[in-house]
This record gives sequence, structure tokens and C-alpha cells, in this order.
Amino acid sequence: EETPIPELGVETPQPEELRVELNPISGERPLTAITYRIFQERDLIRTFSIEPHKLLSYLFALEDSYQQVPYHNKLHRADVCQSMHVLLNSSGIKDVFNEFEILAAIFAAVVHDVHHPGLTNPFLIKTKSDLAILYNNESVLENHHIAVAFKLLQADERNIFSNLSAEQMETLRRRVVDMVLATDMAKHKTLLADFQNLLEAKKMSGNDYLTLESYDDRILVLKNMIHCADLSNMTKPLDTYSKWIDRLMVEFWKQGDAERDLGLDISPMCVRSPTTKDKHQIGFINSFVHPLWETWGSLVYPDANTILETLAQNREWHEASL
Ligand SMILES: CC(=O)CCCOc1nc(Oc2ccc3c(c2)CO[B-]3(O)O)c(Cl)cc1C#N
Ligand SMILES: [Mg+2]
Ligand SMILES: [Zn+2]
Repeated sequence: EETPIPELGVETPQPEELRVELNPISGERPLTAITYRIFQERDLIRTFSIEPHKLLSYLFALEDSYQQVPYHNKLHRADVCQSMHVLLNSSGIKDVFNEFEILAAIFAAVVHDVHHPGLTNPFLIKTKSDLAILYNNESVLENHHIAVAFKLLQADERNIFSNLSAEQMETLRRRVVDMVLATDMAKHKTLLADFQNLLEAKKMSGNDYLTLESYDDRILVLKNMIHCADLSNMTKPLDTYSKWIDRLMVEFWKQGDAERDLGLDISPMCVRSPTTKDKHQIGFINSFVHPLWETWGSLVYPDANTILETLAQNREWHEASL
């Protein structure tokens, strides 16, 4: 039977200054529009005998359960889902993953930030929030996203996997848990190091296309793929990227306001000042995003060359604003 979604335990800062322009096509439901289309495009509905009305009910529930936060809302999840869809088609890995892995990857992307409160793990931990207590400070947000995603599946009219066998469901759940947990930035260094070691080993083996046998190797590439999709804003053209940054800063600044009101140290990237945005984005790109995308670029060479150029241009845009 259906059990209630775990409480957030924190009130979410309400952004009054956010105007959401409605897209003429997807209207109020960008997540459903994009995800349903991708499921159709990849023939997942037929392959897994997914009942269309259940898919719509599930996607509607995902959209409705998101918090009204400036950046980590249904638009971001639709964006990551679409980016994942594109990355799965990259040259060199297009035929590597089977339809079960693709189903898990698209599903993980669309649920990876569900019910996000617009606050960071460090904030939830230092404020001793219910979520941090529930998940013992370990990947607090990511555990919550996974729990909410699977709780929403418990209602029969939303159970899009009702025609999977118990064993298929277990493997799908394992993959989705692994991928969503991999979007925790605290895991970044290990995840990227393991990815680089894998690619180094494959290069040593000499064959020019990627062959992945073990579950661990296969899920490692998928974990890095969703991590790339999650951090793909700065690989997009500047006019798109700057809109994401504006939303992100509103969200970070609201957390900074909450930290100040609670008498806590303000997280460096949440400080309201004109140079914070550029300084932190340059730091974030140099420390995390560029190394990750460079490694991805070596896997799918030359597919990601344009992405790497756009990333460099966006970094220069920040540097010019300093
Ligand atoms: C516009 C961007 O592309 C920047 C990505 C967000 O900017 C940062 N994100 C950071 O960590 C997270 C990255 C991904 C996610 C989350 C946190 C929570 O949900 B999520 O999965 O979307 C850190 Cl540590 C720093 C920055 C900076 N600047
Ligand atoms: Mg997240
Ligand atoms: Zn995300």
C-alpha cells in the first residue's frame, strides 16, 4: 500500500523574484512532455509493456511533487533527462548499453532531484534537519530523491514497472540507486578517478571501441554519464547557460539568507555579491566540471569537442566579468 512521502523537515525558501515563462509547447508540464517523448523515441513503452496512462500519472506526480525552487525544480530534471538522452547516443558508446540500462538511465535522470528543497547537503546537515537525521548525514538529498521516486511507484496507477519481473525490477532499482547516489558532489573525486582508471585500462587493451563486461564497469560509465548530464549547464550556449546560472544564484542566495538568519556561517557560494557568481563558477568549472567533461570527451572523442569549446567560452565569459 502507498505510504506518505518522507517529510522534508525544512521549510523551503519561497522565491518571490522568480518569474517562470511558460513554454508554448510543454506549457506547465515540461518534465512530462520531454520524458514521455524520450520514452516513445526509445520504444521503452512497448519494450517494457508500460501502460501509457500509468506513465503519465507517474510523470505528473513527479512534476507536482517538486518544490517551487528557482533551480532544482522540474525544469532542471527535464533538462538532465534530455541531456542524458543525448549522451546515451554519443559515438563510441551508442551500442554499448542495453534497453534495461537505458530505461534505468532515463528514469534515474528524471527522478534524480525529485522533491529537492533548494538547499545543500551541508546546510541540511549543519541545521540537523529531519532528513539529515533520517539518512545519517550520508548523501542526504540523494537518498531522499530515491526514496520519493520509489514511493511514488507504490500506487498501482503509477507503477510504470508493473510488467517487469521481480528480478528485472531488482536490477533496475539497483542501477537507479547507484546512478542517483552518484550525483552527490561528495562522490565526485572518487567517481572521476575510477572513470579515468577504467578508460586508461581500456586504452591499454588497444581495441578502439569500448567493451564493458562487468556490472561495475558498466554502471561506472552510467554514473559518470548522469553526473555529466547533471553538470551540463555550462556546456550549453551562453544564452541558455546564463539563464540556469541566474536561477542557481537565486537559490544559493536564499540559502545564504537562511544561514544568516540562523546565525550560521554563510556558505561561500551563497554570499550575495556580484563577484560571487563569477568567482565560484570559475572555481567550480576548473575543479569539477572541466576535468569531468574532459574525461568524458576522451571516451566519446571527437563527439564532445563542441561541448569542450563551449565550456571554455563560458569560463572565459565569467573571467571577463571579474
Ligand atoms: C549551473 C551549474 O551547472 C552549476 C551546478 C550547480 O552548481 C554547483 N553545484 C554544486 O553541487 C551540486 C551539483 C549538482 C547538484 C547539486 C549540487 C544538487 O542537485 B544536483 O544534483 O543538481 C556545487 Cl558543490 C557547487 C556548485 C557551484 N557553483
Ligand atoms: Mg541532486
Ligand atoms: Zn540535478
